[in-house]
Amino acid sequence: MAPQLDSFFKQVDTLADSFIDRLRKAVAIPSVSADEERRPDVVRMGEFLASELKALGASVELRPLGPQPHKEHLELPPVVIARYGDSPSKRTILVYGHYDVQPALLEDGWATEPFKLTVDDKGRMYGRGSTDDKGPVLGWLNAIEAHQKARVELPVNLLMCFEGMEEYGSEGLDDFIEREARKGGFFEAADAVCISDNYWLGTEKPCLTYGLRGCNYYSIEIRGPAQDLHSGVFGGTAHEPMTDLVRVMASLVEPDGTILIEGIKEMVAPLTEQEKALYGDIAFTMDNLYESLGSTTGIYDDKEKTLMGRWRYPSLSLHGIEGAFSAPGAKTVIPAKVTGKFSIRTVPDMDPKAVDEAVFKHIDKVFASLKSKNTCKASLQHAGKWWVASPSHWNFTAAGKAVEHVWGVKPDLTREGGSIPVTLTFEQATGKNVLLLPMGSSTDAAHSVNEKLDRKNYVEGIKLLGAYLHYVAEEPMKG
Ligand SMILES: C[C@H](N)C(=O)N[C@@H](Cc1c[nH]cn1)C(=O)O
Ligand SMILES: [Zn+2]
Ligand SMILES: [Zn+2]
Repeated sequence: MAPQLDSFFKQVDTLADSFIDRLRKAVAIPSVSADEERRPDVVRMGEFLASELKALGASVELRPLGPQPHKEHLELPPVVIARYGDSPSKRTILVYGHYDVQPALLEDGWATEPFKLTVDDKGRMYGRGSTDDKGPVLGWLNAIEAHQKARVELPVNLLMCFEGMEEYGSEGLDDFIEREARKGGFFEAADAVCISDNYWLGTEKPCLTYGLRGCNYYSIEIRGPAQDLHSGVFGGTAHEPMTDLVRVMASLVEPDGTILIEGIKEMVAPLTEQEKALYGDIAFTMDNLYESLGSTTGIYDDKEKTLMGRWRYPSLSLHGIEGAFSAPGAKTVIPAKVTGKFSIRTVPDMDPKAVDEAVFKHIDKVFASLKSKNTCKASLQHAGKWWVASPSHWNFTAAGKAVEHVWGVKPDLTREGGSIPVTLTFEQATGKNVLLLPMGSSTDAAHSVNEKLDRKNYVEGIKLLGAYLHYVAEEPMKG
């Protein structure tokens, strides 16, 4: 395998600039799934991927998912599914990624245009989607191209599934995966699944990830007057939706992160001595946290508690208020209707439905205690369950060998604080092992301003994805 991998690696280095160009084209498409106006761009991004895959000789389909739930006037973007290689003597690996991105505006505080890939003198490639998840998705395409140009045969059959709604709760995808994993479906032949859509814990050490938190995302709508009001004329005469909302939102969580909703704490699996012992060995320091925070405002002073806070305990984050005055200046308005957004990252053994019940009961109780004449309606926007797998499977063994080959170190086994809702669906529907194999580092600022992917992580990451396919082809089949 070594000479083949060497030729492949050499081609990746030779083609690195053209791979960066491919990422530049992808970042230039503002495929923001949460923004209705951007839906044509999300579709265009799916079409871009499909045409790149076709040019590489893959057989590709754009599968429609139908109208978007609760927004029936909008079509969901298509799932791009592709097959590269169909040899019965080879193992089949199913890879998943997403081609949609989080919203991004220059005025949010970006130092460069968010949808223009900008590479600085340290090789940091800034742009929305660079690390989440366009870089890793293109990593698979680049690995195919470098194999072709190096005249090295891909040692596995590759099935690809790239969706355009991950950042909006993967609407419509669960049913699609369940259908296609059945007999005769597109995913039936998969022997294992690999997802590259999370991040290293720090900036130096690669990792393999075997767990994710889930995410229940809620909104609280409070309305009263028929339209926005002058606060001088009406302040002191009417119940104000914003005043109610900040009280309700503040009742959800303490400044130290403690969730104040009754019953949530009791749903969390107790920490065992065996699990506790795992955290000490993980290559992570408080400085890693401070570097990625860009500040020293961590809740805990020690590494173990910080890792547990990210991986194995739930968290509740307040995200924003739609309808509130947020522009610069001093507008003296009373907003008539405001919608607060928050989410809860869930962990074993939390049942998403039981979390909903506890949340709605809490909000009703707190709102009632305000004795406001406004109306309050809380709803779930989307939910995805947590996932924890066994990292002792051959899929992980192969990935570990590939990491050692490319990066020269044994990877850490980590869990992830973020969520990829379909991971559990892939595991349950295919009955196969799922591995998370991250490309980007902890300082990439996914979802934030100035998202980036380092050139080194991209180029070595492409080598890693290719090397993984070689090692996975060689692992003895044990399950
Ligand atoms: C980890 C992954 N790259 C990611 O960013 N996932 C999102 C998924 C999500 C859930 N609700 C909305 N988006 C995340 O963890 O926020
Ligand atoms: Zn994301
Ligand atoms: Zn992602």
